[in-house]
Amino acid sequence: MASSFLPEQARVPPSLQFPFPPVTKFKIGLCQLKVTADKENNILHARTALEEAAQKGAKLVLLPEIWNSPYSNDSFPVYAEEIDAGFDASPSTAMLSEVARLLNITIVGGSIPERSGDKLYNTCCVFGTDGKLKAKHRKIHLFDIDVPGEIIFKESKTLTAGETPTIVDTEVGRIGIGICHDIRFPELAMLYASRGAHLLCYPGAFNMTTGPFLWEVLQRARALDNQLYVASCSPARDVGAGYVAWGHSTLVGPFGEVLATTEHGEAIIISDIDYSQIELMRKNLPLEKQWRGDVYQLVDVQRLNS
Ligand SMILES: O=C(O)CCC(=O)C(=O)O
Repeated sequence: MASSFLPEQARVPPSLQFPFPPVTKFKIGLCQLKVTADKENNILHARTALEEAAQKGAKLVLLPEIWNSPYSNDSFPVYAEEIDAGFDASPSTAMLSEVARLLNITIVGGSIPERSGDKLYNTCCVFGTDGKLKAKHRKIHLFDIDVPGEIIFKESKTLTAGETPTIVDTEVGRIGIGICHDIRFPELAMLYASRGAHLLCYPGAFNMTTGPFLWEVLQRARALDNQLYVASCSPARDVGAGYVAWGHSTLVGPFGEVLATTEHGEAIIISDIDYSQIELMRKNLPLEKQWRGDVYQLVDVQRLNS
């Protein structure tokens, strides 16, 4: 029996809910794109990829982390867009909105540098089939790394961390959003699972140091821990870039199995999602019932404060 030291609404058992989504079987598209210094070209290129994915049957399409700008602290302020100021101030999100509406697809729009007042964020926008912005996720865990001789990168030099977990109901299920380094923090994924997520989407640009060891295993772990689908989307690798992305965009199922993946070049992955596999997994192995809330608990701070 769960102890009562936390208010009921703040306790987070795993995989508590399974809300019935409007669609349970559909195709997802993961667009692993080459990113250049030419923003206009990046936007056009992403548009073409979204169109190709939709044409191949994808109802949900995911873009990479920072797809309209080089991934660098020098570039973030230059390429940043004021998303809240409307589409005139944000050509990247204007394109996403238009394409979502015209092609009748849901878009998890990777991420772009966002300017808000005097702050910059690494931000993912989710657009529904009506072209409306359904959610905006600002990367919560900034990526600061210093491995001597291998990689030094400090997002915190220019970016501000987001403060809010983002879970969104779409026509293709309830989706929890994280950006790249957010995937390392299992509590965020558990929180989404406890709020009924079917799928976690992580636009991400892992690198040549941590990518080979961790990118896939982190996705499989988040899927296994929470018995749900996990999708990731990376930029294609550019060995001449200041930050070299690992690539390997991937879809993982609720058994922790890799359903689709790719190497490091440009690619559009189309793969099937079937949410009945989540129900099956949870029926076969009911972690929710085995969970020991009397021994450990995770607090949903938003619920606690609401
Ligand atoms: O966590 C890692 O190892 C990589 C994270 C990353 O590349 C990012 O957050 O952009």
